[in-house]
Amino acid sequence: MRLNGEISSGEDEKEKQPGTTTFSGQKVVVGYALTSKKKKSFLQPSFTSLARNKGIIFVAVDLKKPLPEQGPFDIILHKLSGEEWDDIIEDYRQKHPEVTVLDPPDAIRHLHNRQSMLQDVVDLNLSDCHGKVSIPRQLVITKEKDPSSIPYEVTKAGMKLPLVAKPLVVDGTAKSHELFLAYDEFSLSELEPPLVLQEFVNHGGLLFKIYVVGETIKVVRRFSLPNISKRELSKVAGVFRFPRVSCAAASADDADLDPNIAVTLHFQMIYT
Ligand SMILES: Nc1ncnc2c1ncn2[C@@H]1O[C@H](COP(=O)(O)OP(=O)(O)OP(=O)(O)O)[C@@H](O)[C@H]1O
Ligand SMILES: O=P(O)(O)O[C@H]1[C@H](O)[C@H](O)[C@H](OP(=O)(O)O)[C@@H](OP(=O)(O)O)[C@@H]1O
Repeated sequence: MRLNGEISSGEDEKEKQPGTTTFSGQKVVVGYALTSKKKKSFLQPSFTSLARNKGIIFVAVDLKKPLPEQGPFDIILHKLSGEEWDDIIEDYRQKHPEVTVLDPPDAIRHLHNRQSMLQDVVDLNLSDCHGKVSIPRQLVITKEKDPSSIPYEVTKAGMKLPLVAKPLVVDGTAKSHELFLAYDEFSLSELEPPLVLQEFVNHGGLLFKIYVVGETIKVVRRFSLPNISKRELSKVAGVFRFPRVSCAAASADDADLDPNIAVTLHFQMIYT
């Protein structure tokens, strides 16, 4: 069974959005393969009961049993890392073309790397009289590089301080979200490659997260790192780990947006 849009249960016809299909009463079974952390943060009881009211049932995939012996599923929703799992899900996808796999490993592989994940934004080459869409200047430090060579690489690349240092690999682990702010290049030799180093972009301490599922787009505002002045940069040295400043708890949806920030944001959208 293939789904071509958001399921609605029918009773909220007045909120019918383009691209939705009226739920015909047929149950949709979603097999999920998630880490316990992700299951806890994503499959909240309020969400699963809302889904159930719309005829969408979430069933845990038993990772100790062969996937083909489970189900039947209409959708497989997964976010597990590792080649072994990729092979399992890819093999299942080939044998069950009637099941929607979210997402096919090949379709999301580039998102597990902080360099390749932004390449799509670069390739958009979006720029017009209203502004442009771009990414920060960045430098990849591969795992083969000796950390002591990072300062030289940064200087050679002409990267402007401060820099945000991020693990190159994004695999859903807490470690893949350990970010650092470097006020000088020498302290970067304390970090562990593989890394991606991005020039810090002042953005008024506010960012927009855009979620896209099919035709549905949701934009939320989140607090972010404050601007760093040249004066602060001249007075501070070292590399500092910072917390997940823009997580869901840092919602700025109700914040009074400084008009100046709105103007700045209007002219340059930067994806990090
Ligand atoms: N180049 C940059 N310039 C300024 N701030 C940045 C830059 N890159 C990241 N940040 C800040 O660090 C935060 C986290 O960055 P990023 O989204 O790349 O990491 P992440 O671990 O994927 O975050 P999450 O998964 O929690 O959204 C951003 O919300 C922003 O506040
Ligand atoms: O701001 P949100 O909550 O959307 O940030 C998400 C982020 O977009 C990713 O979905 C993270 O998932 P992983 O990359 O798999 O870690 C989420 O991390 P988690 O630790 O909460 O699952 C962020 O919350």
